[in-house]
Amino acid sequence: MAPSTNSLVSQSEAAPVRRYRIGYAFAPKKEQTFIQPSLLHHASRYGIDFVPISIIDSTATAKTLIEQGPFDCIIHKLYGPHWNQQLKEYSLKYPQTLILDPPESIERLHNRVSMLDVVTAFESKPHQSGDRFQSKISVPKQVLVDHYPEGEEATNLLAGLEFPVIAKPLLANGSAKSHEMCLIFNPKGLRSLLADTDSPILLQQFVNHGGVVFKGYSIGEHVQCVKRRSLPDISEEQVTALEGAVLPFSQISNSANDEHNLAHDPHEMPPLEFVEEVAKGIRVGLKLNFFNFDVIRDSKDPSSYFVIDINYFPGYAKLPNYEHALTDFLLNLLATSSHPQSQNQKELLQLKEEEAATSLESDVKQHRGHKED
Ligand SMILES: Nc1ncnc2c1ncn2[C@@H]1O[C@H](COP(=O)(O)OP(=O)(O)OP(=O)(O)O)[C@@H](O)[C@H]1O
Ligand SMILES: O=P(O)(O)O[C@H]1[C@H](OP(=O)(O)O)[C@@H](OP(=O)(O)O)[C@@H](O)[C@@H](O)[C@@H]1OP(=O)(O)O
Ligand SMILES: [Mg+2]
Ligand SMILES: [Mg+2]
Repeated sequence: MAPSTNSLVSQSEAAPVRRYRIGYAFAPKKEQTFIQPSLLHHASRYGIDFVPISIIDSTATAKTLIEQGPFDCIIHKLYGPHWNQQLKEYSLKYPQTLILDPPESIERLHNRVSMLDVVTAFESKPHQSGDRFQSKISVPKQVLVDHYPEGEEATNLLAGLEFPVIAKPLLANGSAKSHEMCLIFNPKGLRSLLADTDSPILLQQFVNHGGVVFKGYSIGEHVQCVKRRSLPDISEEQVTALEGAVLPFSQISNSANDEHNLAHDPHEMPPLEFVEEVAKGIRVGLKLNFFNFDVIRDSKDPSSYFVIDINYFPGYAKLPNYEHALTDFLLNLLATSSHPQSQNQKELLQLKEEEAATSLESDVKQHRGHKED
């Protein structure tokens, strides 16, 4: 791509650098929450411009993705063959553009079985988190059903699965329906749920976990973990009392306010190194940069953790300082890419480090000043 106008001059009076175009393609709700003025402003200071990509519709006047390019990088959360085709055609014309993330990698997350296979694959490997942190990561027992199994089939299918279970739609494609779940307490409840359904359902063992879920947010190698409210533990008495009940719920753990409300919650966070190790397993295993994963800790065995969900491009704007994490990630990426201009990005990264050091120095001075007052 030809260098654009030199509009960013670093504060350390280094040579002016070129700017980078990051095209983004999101559904309106995502665009509204993610593309905040604070992100645009912060990224812009480091030479990064976020450029909206208009999604081509049936009108002859709409521009194709190629016509809207070129971009240095495209970030996106759109699905479907039409969008994938646009990306394919664009990549043929501009192979240097980084597409984050590739649709084939994202698609693994659209199925609640294949999304967790990556955890099953690294949980048993030696020298992984389990060994280093004396904690074990795995996936709750789960089976896929599309009808109520009878006789021998039930024995084979449901073997080892204990009630209560959570019934989750197999498909996790971002639709409201894909978040609709139910708690089921015995075979009677399961039978009534399956009588009413025609799509495949994942039955996942409910694990008592103290009513909190940990969300590990990944942006490349950067990982942040937060605590959110979850379903409460279920006692044996409740299982008996609730019998054939089917209790529906949806998106109970995605409120940013939970963090504030849980500020005095006694549950310890899992060690960050452990969360980072799990994030790395997912990032490398699925070849994804933008995701979060939900982790719960077994109330009966605090060294045992379960990954229960992985989401593509989650609500990053809920994280404090997401602007910095995003900008650093993109700068690093552009600096290390084979892009001919990447040297400029290295200079920008150096500038960021210098600024951070200066700001730390002034914080320390200010702190001393306060103490001396
Ligand atoms: N196996 C489980 N045991 C106990 N609680 C669970 C289990 N699976 C899910 N939950 C609870 O139900 C919530 C929703 O489940 P899950 O994360 O799979 O759904 P989702 O709709 O994909 O969530 P998100 O909004 O994060 O995409 C979890 O955050 C957790 O509170
Ligand atoms: O909208 P929010 O900011 O809450 O983000 C949620 C995001 O919705 P959006 O992508 O439509 O915005 C969800 O995506 P889909 O599964 O529905 O595709 C999923 O990733 C949730 O886990 C996110 O909540 P979080 O885990 O970050 O709390
Ligand atoms: Mg979840
Ligand atoms: Mg999810």
